[in-house]
Amino acid sequence: MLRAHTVDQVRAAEAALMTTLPEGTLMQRAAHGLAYAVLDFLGGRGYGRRVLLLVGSGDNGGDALHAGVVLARRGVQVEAWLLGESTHDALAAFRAAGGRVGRPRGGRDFDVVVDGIVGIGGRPGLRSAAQEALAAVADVSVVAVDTPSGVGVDTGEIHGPHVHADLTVTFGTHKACHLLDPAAAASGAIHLVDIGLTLPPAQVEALQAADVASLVPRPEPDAHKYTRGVVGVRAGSAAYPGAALLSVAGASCGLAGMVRFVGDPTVADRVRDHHPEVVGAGRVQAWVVGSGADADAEAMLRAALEDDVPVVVDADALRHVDGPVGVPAVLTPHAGELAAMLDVERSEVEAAPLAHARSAAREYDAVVLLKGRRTTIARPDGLVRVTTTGTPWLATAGAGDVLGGLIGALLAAGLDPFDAASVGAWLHGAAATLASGGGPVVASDVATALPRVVATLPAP
Ligand SMILES: NC(=O)C1=CN([C@@H]2O[C@H](COP(=O)(O)OP(=O)(O)OC[C@H]3O[C@@H](n4cnc5c(N)ncnc54)[C@H](O)[C@@H]3O)[C@@H](O)[C@H]2O)[C@@H](O)CC1
Ligand SMILES: [K+]
Repeated sequence: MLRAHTVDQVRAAEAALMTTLPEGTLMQRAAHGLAYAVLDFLGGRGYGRRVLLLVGSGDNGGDALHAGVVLARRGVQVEAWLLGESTHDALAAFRAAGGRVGRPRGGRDFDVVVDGIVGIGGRPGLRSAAQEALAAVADVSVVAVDTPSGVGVDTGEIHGPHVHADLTVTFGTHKACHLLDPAAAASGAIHLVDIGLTLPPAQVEALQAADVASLVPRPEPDAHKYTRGVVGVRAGSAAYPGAALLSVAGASCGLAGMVRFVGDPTVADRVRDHHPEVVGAGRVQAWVVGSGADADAEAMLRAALEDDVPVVVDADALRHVDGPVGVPAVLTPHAGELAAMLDVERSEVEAAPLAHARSAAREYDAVVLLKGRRTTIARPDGLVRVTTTGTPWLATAGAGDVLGGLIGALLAAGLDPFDAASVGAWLHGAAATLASGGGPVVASDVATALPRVVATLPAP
């Protein structure tokens, strides 16, 4: 599991560890990790390379200067542009190692800029000196120290100017800004340096392949179709029959023992033509409701809720949820649908996906899966999982219908709503990447690739 901790959690863990170590040890660990990550970024060769450090007045700038010492000793020409008061202990060592301090001479081209402006102590936004410095090196690759300066570290939100990093080297643990958009998009690749912190449970996490492998339902040796769970799909309409086919395609990934379809008779005929293994009405362990349901969405949702089993509520059915759902549930809105549910603007949801997913999970007493580049899954108690699999090619019609069906299959197989939603989103993203192979995909390709993704998970 990849975990992101809050600034307060990191500071407490750092304070506890520092009492057991000689002064400066933690910063040296951070700075060495940073220096070697910068060398890697430079292709492993230091000699003759030029690096500019942007140095703020806090410890983030201190990390940059200490790393500058290590880089200078490896033959890198390092310059430091001080953006605040320069009270850093590291300055003398930096100069002694050959580092140059001052505003860089015009026209100097650097191989890398190291953003040591602010880290976990920074307020969102950048002061004018930092903005001016960044504008002077606008075309140079950036390695951010701990966080891209200017972003909301715990919120993942962006309010004003900030650094766009190619690589962020962070210390001790991830922070929410590395995982959650829009800040994650400004973080680039993330490299975590272990500095030995002992940390409490995290409130933001991201499943990794090994976690998915241990959560994904696998048949017992003596399994039969009913013990593996039956998932029911109520979706589609005369106007949108394809949504039913795709929802069923997701549900038919093989992770549940059986799939039932209940809906418009002409749509049901087409479902059976495409998926001969699908059967009609009967008992289920979970329902998937809403994709392409159009005017039938409300009736479909009411009928599903009568069975008192877990439910995935998608698309048109989301408009008919007006309070706590009353059964274990996964709601799967995109930003526009979530905005309508919370009575806010879509742009507000996109600017703060973490806050809005959490607030909807509380309000509806359900797991809320907010679709996006970094699909964000919130539990009513505030725990969040972010999805790091996927490809931009997954932004394609019907992909959400497949996801809803897949999550329904996982619910029917016995996963709780939070695990079902987060495992489903991970598998869906991985299937899209596999099906894409770097090129375009359509939603049915994603469904087809799901069993291959499950087959290639690491051994649990
Ligand atoms: N806490 C930890 O566990 C560790 C922290 N380390 C480093 O220390 C950093 C935190 O250091 P600090 O607490 O000194 O805080 P920072 O260096 O992140 O930032 C605080 C300083 O920046 C100024 N500032 C705040 N917002 C600003 C803005 N928007 N624009 C310009 N200046 C702004 C403040 O006046 C203050 O001087 C971490 O991000 C990391 O780089 C590491 O050395 C190792 C361990
Ligand atoms: K930074």
